[in-house]
Amino acid sequence: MAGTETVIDCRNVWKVFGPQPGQLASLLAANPSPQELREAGYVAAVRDVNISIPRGEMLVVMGLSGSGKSTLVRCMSRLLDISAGRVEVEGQDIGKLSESQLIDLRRRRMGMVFQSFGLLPHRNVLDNVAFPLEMRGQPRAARIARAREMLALVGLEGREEHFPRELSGGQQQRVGIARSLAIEPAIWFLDEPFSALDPLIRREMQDEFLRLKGTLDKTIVFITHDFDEALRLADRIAIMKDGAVEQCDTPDRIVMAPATPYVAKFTAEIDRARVVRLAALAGAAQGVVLEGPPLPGDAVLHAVARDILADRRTHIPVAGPDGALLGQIERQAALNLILGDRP
Ligand SMILES: Nc1ncnc2c1ncn2[C@@H]1O[C@H](COP(=O)(O)OP(=O)(O)OP(=O)(O)O)[C@@H](O)[C@H]1O
Repeated sequence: MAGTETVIDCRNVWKVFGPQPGQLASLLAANPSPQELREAGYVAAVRDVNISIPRGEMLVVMGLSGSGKSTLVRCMSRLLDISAGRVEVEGQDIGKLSESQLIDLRRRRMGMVFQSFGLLPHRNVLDNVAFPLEMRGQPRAARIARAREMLALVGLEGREEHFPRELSGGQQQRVGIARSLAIEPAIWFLDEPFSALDPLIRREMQDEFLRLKGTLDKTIVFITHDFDEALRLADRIAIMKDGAVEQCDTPDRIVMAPATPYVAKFTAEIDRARVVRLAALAGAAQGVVLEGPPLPGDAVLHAVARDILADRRTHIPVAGPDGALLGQIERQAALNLILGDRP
């Protein structure tokens, strides 16, 4: 469950690439438009981003290619130095850490999985996965046992002795995921970690993620192009455009209350009945007498469509997991959503 303690805090973060980094401060002070920056020869890959990520949250970053997703996430671990603003990780301004403090923070607290798998070509699969544990000084027997366990988890049992070049792209990607999982990072950055997996394995890995998310107190920042993946995994989704975060919100709110026309366009094709939970739709009873059995608030509309169809009540009560009444949904409004009507 997401807590209230902030693990990653981005305040007015900019990352600008361009010819003269020294002149950036005066340039940014004028709050230039993307076009003005481009005309001056700069690219604002990240524009004035403010995001706080609480412990235990899975934040999914989405946006078109080139919208700044990878750059933003790299700024969160200072793989890239930011141009302006501040990034705090567990209360520390990471811009002020020395190189050795930074390496220590990454090694102790962070895990990263990138699109390019970053495997060590001269080590076999088992030793690749055990590598970060070796860096932590763990004894060989323990780290090999852990590496085997992680490889089984990602479905690569029997491949331990292979070298990366002998594996397919999807298998290499799974080795990267296993290696990152081995150290049980408190903060986990994943840049399109499932992009090379075929749909069946991709779904299995998503399920594994959901399981992990439920059992461990991990804070996860996950980049994907795939809206269905985002909707399955995310506590919140940040939608980026031209380096700026257009909206950072729960999946329910992203599809039901898009903050900008761009977000509305981005989510236009989504079947909202598969996303919106009854709890998000439930309004206060407001004078309506609610009778009879309630529907579960954590169900998405699609999952209870038949119940709603068969229900004769104009207003249907909705309850939380503890049975406490959350409010009511209007049957006709719910049916309209199920049938794909747009407001
Ligand atoms: N090292 C760099 N030098 C100059 N420009 C860069 C650099 N890295 C990224 N950019 C630019 O910054 C913008 C954002 O890039 P970024 O890789 O963060 O996008 P992205 O949303 O992750 O894209 P993708 O989905 O294709 O990975 C792009 O316009 C890119 O060309």
